[in-house]
Amino acid sequence: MAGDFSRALAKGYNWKKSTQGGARMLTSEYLESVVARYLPAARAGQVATYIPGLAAADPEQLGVCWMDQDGQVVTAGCWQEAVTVQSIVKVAVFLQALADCPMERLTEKISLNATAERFNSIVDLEEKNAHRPLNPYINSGAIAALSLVKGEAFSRVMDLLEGLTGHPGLEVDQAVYRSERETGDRNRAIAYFMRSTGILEGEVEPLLEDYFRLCSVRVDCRDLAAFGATLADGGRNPVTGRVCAPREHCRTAMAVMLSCGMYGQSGEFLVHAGIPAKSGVGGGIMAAVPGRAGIGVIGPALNHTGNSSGGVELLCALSRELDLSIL
Ligand SMILES: NC(=O)CC[C@H](N)C(=O)O
Repeated sequence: MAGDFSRALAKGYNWKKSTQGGARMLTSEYLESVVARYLPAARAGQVATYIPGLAAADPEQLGVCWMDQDGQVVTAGCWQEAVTVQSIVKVAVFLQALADCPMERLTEKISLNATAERFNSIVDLEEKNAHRPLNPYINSGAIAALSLVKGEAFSRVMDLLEGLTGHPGLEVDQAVYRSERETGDRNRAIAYFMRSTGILEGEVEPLLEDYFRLCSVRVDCRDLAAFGATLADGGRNPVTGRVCAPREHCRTAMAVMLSCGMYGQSGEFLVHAGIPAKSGVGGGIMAAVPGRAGIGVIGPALNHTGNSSGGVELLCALSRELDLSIL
């Protein structure tokens, strides 16, 4: 298989001339063939059930959208299906916290290091790092980052997310939101623990409400690809042209994606794909290829680390075959 693809690559089979005269574009035939190859990997995963609202997702789905720096897209599979953004929103929360809070103060509350524990670990908080969450992409770190957002945290992060995705009017999936809220005791425990240690100041419940609602925003592959492409271009959304975040903050957000974006699989993903990415338990993955493109993937069936099983395989293949690794 690898040989076939090197030959295909050599013939330029998976690229075509851009209609707008800019960079070469992928062909949708190539992208469709990659989705078809990794559907069995998707089927081998399991949808998340710890939030009951996620259990109804279709494990057979796999879709992808590639967006280049001119905003041109190539899509394949069921890319139009939406899932809830879940942990991918933590990147937007972190960017907003970076905008609202000086780095020295932010890192007094949250560090920027990987964890070997699960994303909703409590043990790390008690035992390690002077009670500071290890990074902004685990639940404790994201809740702490959200507490550093000034003013109306929910609407400010939503505005930023709409800018990053170039999708005004993003919607909250009310059923998933209610489900998160009703079954969110672990996140409550994490938040109250953080208040007991002074990491969180102020009211816990409204903060959690905002966190649950942000995790429940519906996005499709194109939204995720635009988010990635915006980070990849230093904060400029390639479709709207709007600058949503400073280049420096995008670099910080992507650096943490590289080391912590894929939970316990981050190291392996760095070796095999070599691009910053962030996953969510809804089955989405948002990836950025600095200076080149954004990639949005959706596949609700997850592997044992909580990442989209088909999505991880598909991204590793794209990186290998298109030479996307930044290393
Ligand atoms: N890994 C995830 O996507 C976690 C987000 C989810 N809403 C939670 O808090 O548990």
